Amino acid sequence: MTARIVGAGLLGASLGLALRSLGHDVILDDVSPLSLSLACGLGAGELTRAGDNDGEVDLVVIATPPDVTAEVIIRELAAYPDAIVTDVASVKGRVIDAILAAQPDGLERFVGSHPMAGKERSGAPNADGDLFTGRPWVVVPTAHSTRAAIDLVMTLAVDVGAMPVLMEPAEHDQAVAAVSHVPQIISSLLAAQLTDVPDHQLTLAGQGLRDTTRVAKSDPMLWSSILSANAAPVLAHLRDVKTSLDKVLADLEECCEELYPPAAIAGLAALIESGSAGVARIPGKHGGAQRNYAEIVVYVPDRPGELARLFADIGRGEINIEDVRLEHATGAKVGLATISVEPAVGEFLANHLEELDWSVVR
Ligand SMILES: NC(=O)c1ccc[n+]([C@@H]2O[C@H](COP(=O)([O-])OP(=O)(O)OC[C@H]3O[C@@H](n4cnc5c(N)ncnc54)[C@H](O)[C@@H]3O)[C@@H](O)[C@H]2O)c1
Ligand SMILES: O=C(O)C(=O)C[C@]1(C(=O)O)C=C[C@@H](O)C=C1
Repeated sequence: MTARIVGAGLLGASLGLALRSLGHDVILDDVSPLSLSLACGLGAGELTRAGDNDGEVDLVVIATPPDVTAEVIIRELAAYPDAIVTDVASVKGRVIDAILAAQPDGLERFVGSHPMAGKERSGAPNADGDLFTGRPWVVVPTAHSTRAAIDLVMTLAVDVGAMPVLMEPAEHDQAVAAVSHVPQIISSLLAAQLTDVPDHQLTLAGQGLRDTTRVAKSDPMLWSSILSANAAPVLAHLRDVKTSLDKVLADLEECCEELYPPAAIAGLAALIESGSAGVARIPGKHGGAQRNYAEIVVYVPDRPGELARLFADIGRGEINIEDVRLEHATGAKVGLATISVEPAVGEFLANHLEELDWSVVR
């Protein structure tokens, strides 16, 4: 297959790398000559100008920011009359509405899509050919899309290791408001408060803060485009967050007036409990049920080769590592490795490592 990818940034270049590793031909295009040559240089595809290779393209994938996606789709449907056209924009309703309103020729060859895979860093330098592995890839046909077009986009998702999920535009936009767009806003709000915290207080920051602020490093241009295009569903969710936040404020105000006021304490406990219930509902990494693992925390000296030695020692015990998290204590010559394993082998791993002179946090 020959795929043409318009927008050679994080998503476009990642898809280019994934398709090329499967042996497909990939032609890249981008308004930015620099982004284009960077993505080509990284091996994500070949360089071309729009209009070349007419008739040779089977699939066009638009990976531009949402605000320009509809116009690029309409242009590409006309320029590549034999190709199926899809996009990867994070918002579907507004993009699809704009295309339907324009009624372009070839509408039946268009199917919207959205891989639920990404990073907090944009641009081709952050591209990764394995980005889509195990991730849901939402496929959003219109009433005009042909079966062949839908099938090709589903096959694209499967080929790059993702799991296709068919959805209507409105349901997609509501879902991503809850699982992606509101989390981005909350993370940004949280991290923005840190700009006024004195440096010496920030040195106390631990993993909790890092876990809740990773996506706050995202691209402001891309995210203002995403949030404005999905404003109504995001607003609805954010209003619910505001109601909950107002309740927390009221409970805390009561705690300022009185020591341990029962109703306020119960309110705060209920908040933490409902947060826990929400987390338990997040499916596991590859879309399956969430797995509960035993976590063994080990001190790792800050020296070259220590982590490799730890993994080798765990392997020697024939224990399969399910997940790993690393943390560096500020100013300390030691790190903490949290090793997740099947619950049944947790205690065995802790004992095994202690026998090999590792310090395990009990
Ligand atoms: N970043 C993520 O985590 C993520 C995940 C899933 C989907 N998406 C969606 O993928 C799309 C691309 O996001 P990204 O993170 O790759 O952004 P990016 O900024 O890394 O890449 C976008 C590229 O599009 C190019 N571009 C802009 N306007 C163009 C135009 N009119 N014609 C041709 N090229 C144009 C830019 O020069 C840039 O190289 C967006 O619609 C985004 O909503 C992003
Ligand atoms: O993991 C991240 O860094 C992401 O931001 C990825 C993420 C998400 O929120 O899940 C962000 C936006 C996209 O539309 C899809 C995926």
